[in-house]
Amino acid sequence: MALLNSIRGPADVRRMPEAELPALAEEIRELLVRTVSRTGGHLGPNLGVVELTIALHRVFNSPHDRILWDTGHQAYVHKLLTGRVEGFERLRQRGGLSGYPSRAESEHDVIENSHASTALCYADGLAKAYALTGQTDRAVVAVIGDGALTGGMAWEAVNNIAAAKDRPVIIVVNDNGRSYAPTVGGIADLLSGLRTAGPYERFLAWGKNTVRQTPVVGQPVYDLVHAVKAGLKDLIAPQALFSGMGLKYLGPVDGHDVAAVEAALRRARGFGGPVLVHCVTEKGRGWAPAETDEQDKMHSYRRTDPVTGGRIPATTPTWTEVFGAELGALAAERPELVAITAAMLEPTGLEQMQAKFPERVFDVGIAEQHAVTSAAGLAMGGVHPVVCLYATFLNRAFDQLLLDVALHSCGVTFVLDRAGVTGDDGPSHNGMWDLSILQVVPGLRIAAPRDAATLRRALREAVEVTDGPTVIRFPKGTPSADLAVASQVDGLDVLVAGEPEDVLMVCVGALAGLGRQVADELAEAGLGVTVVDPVWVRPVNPAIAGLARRHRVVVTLEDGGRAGGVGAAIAQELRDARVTTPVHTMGLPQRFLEHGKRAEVLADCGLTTPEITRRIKEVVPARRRSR
Ligand SMILES: Cc1ncc(C[n+]2csc(CCOP(=O)(O)OP(=O)(O)O)c2C)c(N)n1
Ligand SMILES: CC(=O)[C@@H](O)[C@H](O)COP(=O)(O)O
Ligand SMILES: [Mg+2]
Repeated sequence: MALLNSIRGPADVRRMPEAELPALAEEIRELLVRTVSRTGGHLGPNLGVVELTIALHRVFNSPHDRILWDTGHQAYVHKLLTGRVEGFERLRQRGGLSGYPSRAESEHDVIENSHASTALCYADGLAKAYALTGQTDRAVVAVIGDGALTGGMAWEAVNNIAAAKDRPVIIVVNDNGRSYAPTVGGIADLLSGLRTAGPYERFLAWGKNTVRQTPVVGQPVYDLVHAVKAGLKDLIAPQALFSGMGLKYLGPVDGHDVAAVEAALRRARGFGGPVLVHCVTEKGRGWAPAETDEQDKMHSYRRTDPVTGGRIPATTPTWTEVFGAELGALAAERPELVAITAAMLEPTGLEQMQAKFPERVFDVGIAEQHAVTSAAGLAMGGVHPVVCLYATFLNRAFDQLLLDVALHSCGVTFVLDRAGVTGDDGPSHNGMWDLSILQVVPGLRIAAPRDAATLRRALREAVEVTDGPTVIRFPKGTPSADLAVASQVDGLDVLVAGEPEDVLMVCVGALAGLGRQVADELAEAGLGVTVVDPVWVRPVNPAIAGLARRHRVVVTLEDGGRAGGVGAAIAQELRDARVTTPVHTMGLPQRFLEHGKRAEVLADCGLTTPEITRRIKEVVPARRRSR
């Protein structure tokens, strides 16, 4: 790794002789495969941008020039070229490098938010600021994937960037034709048309010049070739979409040819206005197991069977797999069910339904806002949509849920995977806001299953609801074994009946298992703990008030933000019911949580058996004196 180790920053990349760049790329790929196969992370996306990133840092002078990465999962090479070779081995580890750009790590990093389709908006803002403050010598470059380009925010930005002819913004489209799966929709077709037009255009240019110079027959043949080109204008019309808006289009460029990318970027830089450089790359490039991975080109690294090269199935079904299997069964029973994904069909468990009923599964691209409002349209049309998102990405479509789905009392079911702490992908990927923001949506019901059995049950109950939105949320990973139910009280599952009735623990979702463990610990200390799980956490089950009256303290436990969460809603309900039993809510703090393993982050937030036990002991009021 001699070349890579010689790089302390972009200046060293710019000084490196062109002849050494292929070897540098080789060293980078070797380090990516060796590291990410141990730490996990986005191997395919980063293998695909090695040459592109080298070229970017040879043409632009970061951090004076700003290089923005959309989504940021493909910024490992950027990190290696900006002085972070040392420490790279602790990628995505707690206290180590983030898997996304991080301003705390480097002045070369700008966007920490891992939500897609934002980079062009930042670029528009930065360019305006530089124009207003006279920093017009600073280039603004935004790298956006073809998948992220299907997000609405990207086009809101293009609309503004293209309008300012004298305000340079360089948009670099990293077009590998895929999000996880092949990118869908008209934008994918547009880019594909441009990819095709490139060689065709070059051939025509060669043909025109060569033919025209041929004596006698040259001109008539040239006229014929020209007519052919004019007749095939639809092959080059895609460029018109950009140029028609005032956005200069350069490309398509081979994104693995450093010299070609450099040349295009220098042209773009010299243009002095809004320009789009269309780079064609290959996701997973340079490592056969990723290149041949038909599922997602190792978007996220996973171990593969050394013999078959295929993925190694999990021994215990994950939350996602439990959901996918149940939805597949439900879809066979209920023809009115349809499913919507925002470019994450496999990650949200829709393969089974896709395989059985492909016409009833819609991949809308990375377009959560469209996904939600189109679901309202689907519901109004008489079908029952199941919108499958990662919990954190629902944030982006809150208005659509509130005023397109709930306002119209549409029967739409939202399945939020990766709810609660996800950990590895850092602050913007934790699904820790849904339980709070959804509390304000009139008519909306929320279920937080604690295990596979309650997930199946809640899903079946949710798709029965046709007069408003239902939400089912579950965490990353694998559910515990199904928890036994001691009894039921008006729809409340009583997991442990406390004797005496000292503490009432209302557990939300997967943390019910933790509640059981805490009850055992407190029993050792002579405290009787009743553990209940409502499964449907909104609206608040009124039976909680009755139980609360009989206990000395109520403790709520949720894998979501404490602020405005389920615990806060329960406390409000008890106040309204004039229940005086004190309530202590336990959940995630109101701060952004740094990356680490899920268990590590939960422990940092005090959500462990010992810590919860300790805190409850502190808040249990003394026993009332018997009269
Ligand atoms: C708003 C949002 N929705 C979904 C995701 C999940 N996600 C992360 S990367 C990715 C695919 C990105 O595709 P592309 O932009 O083409 O980048 P590539 O991985 O191909 O380099 C998706 C859907 C996200 N990060 N943000
Ligand atoms: C950037 C990206 O792809 C994220 O959506 C994230 O990587 C998902 O990670 P998991 O699917 O492993 O939770
Ligand atoms: Mg892509």
